[in-house]
Amino acid sequence: FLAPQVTVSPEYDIILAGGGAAASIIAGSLSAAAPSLKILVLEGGPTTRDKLEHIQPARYFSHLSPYSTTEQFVVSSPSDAVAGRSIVIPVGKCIGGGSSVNFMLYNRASASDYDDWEVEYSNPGWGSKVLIPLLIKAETYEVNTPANPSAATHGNSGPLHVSYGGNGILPIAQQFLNIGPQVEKNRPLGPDGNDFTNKSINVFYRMPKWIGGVNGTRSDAPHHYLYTQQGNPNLVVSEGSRVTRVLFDSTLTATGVEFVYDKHVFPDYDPTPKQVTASKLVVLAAGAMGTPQILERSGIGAASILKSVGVKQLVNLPGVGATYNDHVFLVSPYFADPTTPTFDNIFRGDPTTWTQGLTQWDANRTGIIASNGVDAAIKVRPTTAELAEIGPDFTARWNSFYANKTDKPLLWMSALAGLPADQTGLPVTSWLSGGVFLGYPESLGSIHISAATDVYAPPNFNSGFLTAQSDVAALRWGYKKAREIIRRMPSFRGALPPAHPPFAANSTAALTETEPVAITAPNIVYSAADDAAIDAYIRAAVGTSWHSFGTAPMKPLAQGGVVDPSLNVYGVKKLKIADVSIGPEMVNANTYSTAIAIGSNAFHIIAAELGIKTT
Ligand SMILES: Cc1cc2nc3c(=O)[nH]c(=O)nc-3n(C[C@H](O)[C@H](O)[C@H](O)COP(=O)(O)OP(=O)(O)OC[C@H]3O[C@@H](n4cnc5c(N)ncnc54)[C@H](O)[C@@H]3O)c2cc1C
Repeated sequence: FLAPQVTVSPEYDIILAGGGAAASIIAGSLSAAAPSLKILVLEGGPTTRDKLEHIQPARYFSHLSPYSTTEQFVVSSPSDAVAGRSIVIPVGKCIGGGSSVNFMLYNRASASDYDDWEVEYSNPGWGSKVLIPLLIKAETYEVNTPANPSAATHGNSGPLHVSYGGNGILPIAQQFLNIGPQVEKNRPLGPDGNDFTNKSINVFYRMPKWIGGVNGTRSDAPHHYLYTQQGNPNLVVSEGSRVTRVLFDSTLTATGVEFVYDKHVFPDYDPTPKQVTASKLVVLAAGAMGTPQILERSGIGAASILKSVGVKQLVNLPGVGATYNDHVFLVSPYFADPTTPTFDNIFRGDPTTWTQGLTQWDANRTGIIASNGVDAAIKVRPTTAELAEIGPDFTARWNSFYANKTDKPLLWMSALAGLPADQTGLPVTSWLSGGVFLGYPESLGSIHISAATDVYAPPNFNSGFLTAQSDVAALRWGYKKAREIIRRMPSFRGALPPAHPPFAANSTAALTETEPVAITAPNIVYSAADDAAIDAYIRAAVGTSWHSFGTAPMKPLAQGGVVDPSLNVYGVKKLKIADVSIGPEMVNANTYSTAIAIGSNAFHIIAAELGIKTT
């Protein structure tokens, strides 16, 4: 066997299992605040340091390749709710986790999302009053210029830079911002879709990105929190190191972890499990897919699950892996005028576009390489009249969840400048896609281990997608809304029929238009048969939003909780969880921002317990 590149000592003060978004913030911040603290980060995937595929924003799509070495693909069991399909969910598997491979869409939750965590799930210290200042502190908002001084909820000096990217605004996004407010008369253009207030809802807004405006690079967590501390010999980051389980003594105090060198990252390393001790704390930060699996392999979980795979139970926590959340995403492709510049040449790997783009990026860090191609969006909350359009399948969900919280949008909607998919077999042209994801799907899934010790065994994963009819009703309405705006955009040239509902030829909803209609054209009227066709289409077409969440929730034990507000796992000592698996309820936005909030708050909680001063 080859010797490992990084020497892992027998003992550390703190061990983090997983080196993703939240873990990078926690380890880097602790190292900066207390350089003598001995910290070990065990990350299952490879390093990302200074690698162009992580730094250059436009390369994000490459990580989704089936041959990816930086993402892992978790495959669900087939479900009738999604037309018998298995849903494939990619998750980051590299230092930085999702933050180093994600699409860099900058979206923030609503204040009430975090206030619900605090009040409804009894988690003092996790409301918006605590988390918003941490998010402000984490960012430098380059959109916050003298010309746009109102952005008071944004930061000016944090490590993570946010900008519109270096490529200006693509015409399709500009058309969405122009036409949208004319079609949706009660929804104007707004300065900011992310200020944590009601003012962010029901306004068309230009999309910021987790991309530095000056340096044109991805604002991932490791390059801005972790690698900056690696001059400190007390901080050890071991790549390709998969944690199998947490080790406990007879008092159920966590004493360390067991790990193996990942056979994909280091095929030549000794594959036998290694053990390493943590004198102060073990922190699980393996993400919403990884953390519940480590807990279950460690004997923490539901009795029936552990018994089925032959793991001896240490603590009965039925909430482990029981509430998988994701924002279900519907992407509906339309033809665009072939002369419209889009992101398609990047998605297709067009050599000329890439060569020109890379030359520009090398010269001044601008251009298409410094962008993700997603430049405009809206978070839509329906009016009373629109609730009638959505129909009775959604009424109970609205009344119980949304009605009294006016900052909660139903869905996020965008006209994407391109078709972010494998385009093999499709015409080489410009595409325009309606993109809609639900803010708070009612449907939940689950994830559990299928083997006692084998970290490579695929988990038993049920996505839960569309098991609640309320979600189908909401997406049906979202599909119609997006179509009404898109069919009026100057670049619109008709729908791609196989990727839309099979409306009857004599239906008013039939996909016959090939040119934009007038702004004043009447809206399409859908029959009951059309609605049924849309529902069937949605079930056959939805996919992940890449926002796995909430699989080890921070809730009271009696409500299926796994950790308390100090992030301690119930029933054991010296074991915390700090990643998006702790979310007790979904937030309406892309989840990197919430991972940052969790990582930042976890750092303060851990530092306070260890007597480390923070600013
Ligand atoms: C393809 C994709 C696109 C996305 N796009 C966006 C976007 O545009 N905007 C946005 O806001 N959010 C986006 N997200 C979501 C966001 O990146 C995640 O929510 C965020 O990274 C979660 O942070 P985390 O710390 O909880 O977990 P992660 O960042 O996922 O980190 C978990 C880490 O733990 C490691 N791990 C797992 N199991 C083990 C084990 N047993 N031992 C050791 N290590 C282990 C994993 O390899 C991973 O690196 C996207 C995510 C993906 C995957």
